[in-house]
Amino acid sequence: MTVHTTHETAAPLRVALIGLGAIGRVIAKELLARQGEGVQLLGALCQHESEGAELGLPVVTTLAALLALQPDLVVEAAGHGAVKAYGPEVLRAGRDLLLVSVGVLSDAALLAELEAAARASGRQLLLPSGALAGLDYLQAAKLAGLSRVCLRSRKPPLAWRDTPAELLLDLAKLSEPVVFFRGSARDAARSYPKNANVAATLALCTLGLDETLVELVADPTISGNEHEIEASGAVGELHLTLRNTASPDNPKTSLVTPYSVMRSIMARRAVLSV
Ligand SMILES: NC(=O)C1=CN([C@@H]2O[C@H](COP(=O)(O)OP(=O)(O)OC[C@H]3O[C@@H](n4cnc5c(N)ncnc54)[C@H](O)[C@@H]3O)[C@@H](O)[C@H]2O)C=CC1
Ligand SMILES: O=C([O-])CC(=O)C(=O)O
Repeated sequence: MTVHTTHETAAPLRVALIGLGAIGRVIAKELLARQGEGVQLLGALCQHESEGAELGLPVVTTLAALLALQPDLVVEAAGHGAVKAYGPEVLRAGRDLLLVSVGVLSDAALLAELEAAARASGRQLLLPSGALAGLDYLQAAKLAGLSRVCLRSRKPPLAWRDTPAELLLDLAKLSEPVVFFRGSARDAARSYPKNANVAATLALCTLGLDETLVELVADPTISGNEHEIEASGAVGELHLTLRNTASPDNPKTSLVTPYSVMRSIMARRAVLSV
């Protein structure tokens, strides 16, 4: 639980966004509706200046211009390429960085570079729960010792378009669920950069990218995105099933994702935060 009562005397958290797609637009609208509640949205970095027009939001097309807005926190919601292009520089410039495209951390060299940049500038690399839940319990359970962590992600065939799943399955002709990937969280996140960021988030909170097991399923019987987590260890077992509504703007993305980012942002100024 985060109680979003802010410290009235604290300066508002100055936030800048990278990306105004399905996730970024919801975050922008939520932040604009909450100006004065301890947060201030300064602008967004997009590929085209016209992208923020209907939001009335300043849009810039270079990282230098975004950093010139003097954000405390930069929120990435643009994809793996954008993290590679901008992530280390954001941290080196002394800003906190919240990543939605967590799966890019399957690249060990990039993760090391981001951690080194955060350490050198004394800033934080933040990961939201995204489309998942239960990470608080799992991180606590990890302290006592976890032995097994698995994620099964099911999405309708439409959500697996333009991914390597198309080489394995005839997505248009599926009549029943098919598991088309079984492997490590690292391989899932690397091979499915727009679908399996949750695998990396779960892995980084638990057994790591190589020991956390993942199954990906194309399921013509569902309309949303479902994630099942099974974990066991010294403190007990967790069996969790999420039936997420898909974003109306991107069938690969669960609608809860931008709201999980909002929770993370608001928690940075909350008086009472859990
Ligand atoms: N952590 C999680 O649970 C989840 C993470 N994701 C990640 O979030 C990313 C964004 O998801 P959506 O908003 O649904 O995708 P989207 O495709 O709707 O939007 C991405 C936006 O980023 C923009 N963009 C791409 N490269 C850029 C760059 N270099 N600079 C500025 N803008 C750039 C695109 O033009 C597009 O508007 C996904 O690619 C995925 O990696 C998605 C769902 C859940
Ligand atoms: O939104 C979801 O359900 C999961 C997702 O796309 C991802 O982790 O990349």
